Amino acid sequence: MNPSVTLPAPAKLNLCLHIVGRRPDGYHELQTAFQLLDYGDELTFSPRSDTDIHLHPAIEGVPLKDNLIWRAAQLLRPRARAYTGVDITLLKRLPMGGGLGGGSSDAATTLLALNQLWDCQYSNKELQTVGLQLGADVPVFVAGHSAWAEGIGEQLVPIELPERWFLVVTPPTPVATGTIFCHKDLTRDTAPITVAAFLERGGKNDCQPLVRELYPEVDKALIWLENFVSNATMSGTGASVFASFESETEAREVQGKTPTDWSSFVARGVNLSPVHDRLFNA
Ligand SMILES: C[C@](O)(CO)[C@H](O)COP(=O)(O)OP(=O)(O)OC[C@H]1O[C@@H](n2ccc(N)nc2=O)[C@H](O)[C@@H]1O
Ligand SMILES: Nc1ncnc2c1ncn2[C@@H]1O[C@H](COP(=O)(O)OP(=O)(O)OP(=O)(O)O)[C@@H](O)[C@H]1O
Repeated sequence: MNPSVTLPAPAKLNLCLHIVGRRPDGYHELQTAFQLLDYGDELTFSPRSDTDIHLHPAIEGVPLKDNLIWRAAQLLRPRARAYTGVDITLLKRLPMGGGLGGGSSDAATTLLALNQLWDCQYSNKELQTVGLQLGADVPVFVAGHSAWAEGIGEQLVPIELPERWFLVVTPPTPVATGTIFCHKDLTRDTAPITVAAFLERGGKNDCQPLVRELYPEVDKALIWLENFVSNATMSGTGASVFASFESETEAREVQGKTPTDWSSFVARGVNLSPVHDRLFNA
């Protein structure tokens, strides 16, 4: 690793999200297709001459000890064979509580970067297990490939998806994942399907009807997107909604009409994570 390195922390979309059961500990058993995007946050890691870890800027409303980047660093530190202090600078692009996995991806990029910088010698599979302690969405970002996921999202099978363009629109209504998963009206009994069935026929998002009901802005965003496409879907537990397009031009044309109080971006769906491309394919 170079003295200072800047790495992407890509977003994900859940192309479908089926809830097929609930574990005794309350976590839900899912089937989901994770589509990685070539758009996201960015983290810069600069080794220091002392032993401190500094993270900046702070995220408003998130104490340092709860920041997933900080927590990822603390999990790796005891395993370091070549420990050094590090400045971590975060360029936050992904909306928080947006269903795009921003915090999880920040954590995964931190695990991947510090595993190298500190010579922790974790295999990728071991790093996925470490990451799962931070959140159900972390393993897929550590694994680094678009994937079909089962369990709570940690049993991953890499899949090759067509590299389409996506318009992602986020109304300013953060949705707390825990609130949706705890809700009594959530559909929890979708029959499991095979990955082949998903690749042939697609799927649905079991959280979408409930989130539409609880968060009218998400409902509005889906209705708006449905004016242009037939495949508008919510990612994760929202609040982001998305649609796929054959070309960047088509996606940008619709983006140009997005109401100004909603944030949006256009990105390409990728099979290999941009962070893996940088770290392992250079
Ligand atoms: C909705 C998804 O984003 C789809 O990819 C993920 O399942 C959520 O992943 P995440 O944000 O990393 O979630 P975590 O931080 O692990 O969990 C947040 C809360 O969501 C609930 N949760 C999460 C994942 C899961 N399979 N079942 C759950 O019931 C739990 O109540 C948990 O306390
Ligand atoms: N580095 C971080 N970036 C963003 N959020 C963080 C970070 N560290 C901790 N958090 C906390 O995690 C919560 C969820 O953030 P995140 O951006 O991952 O939401 P999300 O996109 O809805 O995630 P998911 O799709 O995994 O449910 C935030 O509201 C915040 O309190």
